[in-house]
Amino acid sequence: MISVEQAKKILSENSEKGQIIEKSLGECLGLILAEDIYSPIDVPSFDNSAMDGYAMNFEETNRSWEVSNTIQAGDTSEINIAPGKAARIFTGAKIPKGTNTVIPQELIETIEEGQISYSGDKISTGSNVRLKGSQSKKNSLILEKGQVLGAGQIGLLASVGVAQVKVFSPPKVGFIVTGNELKEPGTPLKDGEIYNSNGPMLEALLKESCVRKIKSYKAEDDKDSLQKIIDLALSENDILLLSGGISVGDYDFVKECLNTAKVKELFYKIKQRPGKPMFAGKKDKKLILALPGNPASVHSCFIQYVRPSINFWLGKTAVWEADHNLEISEDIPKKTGFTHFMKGKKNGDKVELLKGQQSFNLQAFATAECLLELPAENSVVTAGTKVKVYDL
Ligand SMILES: Nc1nc2c(c(=O)[nH]1)N[C@H]1C(S)=C(S)[C@@H](COP(=O)(O)OP(=O)(O)OC[C@H]3O[C@@H](n4cnc5c(N)ncnc54)[C@H](O)[C@@H]3O)O[C@H]1N2
Ligand code: MOO
Repeated sequence: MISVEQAKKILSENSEKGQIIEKSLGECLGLILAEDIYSPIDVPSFDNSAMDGYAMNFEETNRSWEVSNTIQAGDTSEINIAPGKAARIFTGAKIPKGTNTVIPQELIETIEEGQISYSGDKISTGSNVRLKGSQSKKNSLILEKGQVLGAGQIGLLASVGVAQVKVFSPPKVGFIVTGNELKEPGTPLKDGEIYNSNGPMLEALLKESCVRKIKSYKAEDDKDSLQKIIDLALSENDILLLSGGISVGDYDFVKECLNTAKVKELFYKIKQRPGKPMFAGKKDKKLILALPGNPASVHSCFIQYVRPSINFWLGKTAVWEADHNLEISEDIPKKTGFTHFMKGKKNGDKVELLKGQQSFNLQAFATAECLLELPAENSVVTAGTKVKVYDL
């Protein structure tokens, strides 16, 4: 049995990176940029009004103007405003030639018969004009390679007119849930049967990890049919996950079938709880991770091993590191020699343990915010000790 650190090292040495491909903005959420992006245009690409109001040359000493034009957002015509004149203008509309300032309509003092005036002190030359290039200058670097594309970055790219960017293509991931006892939610249960919670949970975890091409398979605890499904799933995916059937029971065939499928073992069994009998293997460039069937094992092993492997594939950095180092708020007894991953909740700069940590118990998942890592060597981790914390 190897340690958590050894398992992560082996996986980090065997992780693959996705291919660089062009994707449209709508497909980029959560993906990593594989190129630097320079703005192809100035944004704004023309001086425009920040307010609904009136545009004029504010250098003119007489603070009264005749309104000669109306300019709407989207109006592309070249308009020239003569001295002593102003234009009615709306937010986002192009500032006409001959003007340099916009006075919001609520600050205008008199508006009658096409004549406006202003004598206040809130406005100065240039007020309420968004200058060309003030967001992004043409050819300037706006996003760097390695950037995670969230809503803000996608909005910025759209604003400069970029429709497609190079990103690391996410992997195709398949998962096989195994077990005769499994029934799908929504169908009645007989005594001895349980609902398949690992399947929907894995699918959700994969979606949270930006994987979009997901295939799910289901296998009975029967060697021949499991073998067929493993062979098919291996041919259809870049990463294959399995749930259950990896321990030492008479009906645990996953390891044997993976062996028959010529999957090379990277490790089997980690000194951890939950998830001790986890298996990792490779076939060519495909990564195979068999997660012990208890729901807590599936969840914890996903956060510790599957998510970082996917993140590395996506081009993220520091994927094997914990998100925080936080003090625990109480003494936590544990089994020496095993790293424990436990569900917790952040409370200010401390982290609290949740009740219901048993490996079959899913209730605590619903309130958990993070996993705490309790070191293998301790028999108790005392209150105030800083531990590694992984966000869920
Ligand atoms: N004699 C020993 N028995 C066990 C050991 C051991 O070392 N010696 N290890 C235990 C540990 S630790 C774990 S973890 C489990 C892992 O077993 P498997 O990976 O073979 O998983 P299964 O036996 O198929 O299932 C375990 C448990 O999880 C439930 N399960 C399975 N699939 C699902 C699903 N899709 N949704 C919800 N729940 C699921 C299943 O009904 C079992 O209760 O082995 C221990 N045994
Ligand atoms: O390794 Mo297991 O502790 O029952 O999840």
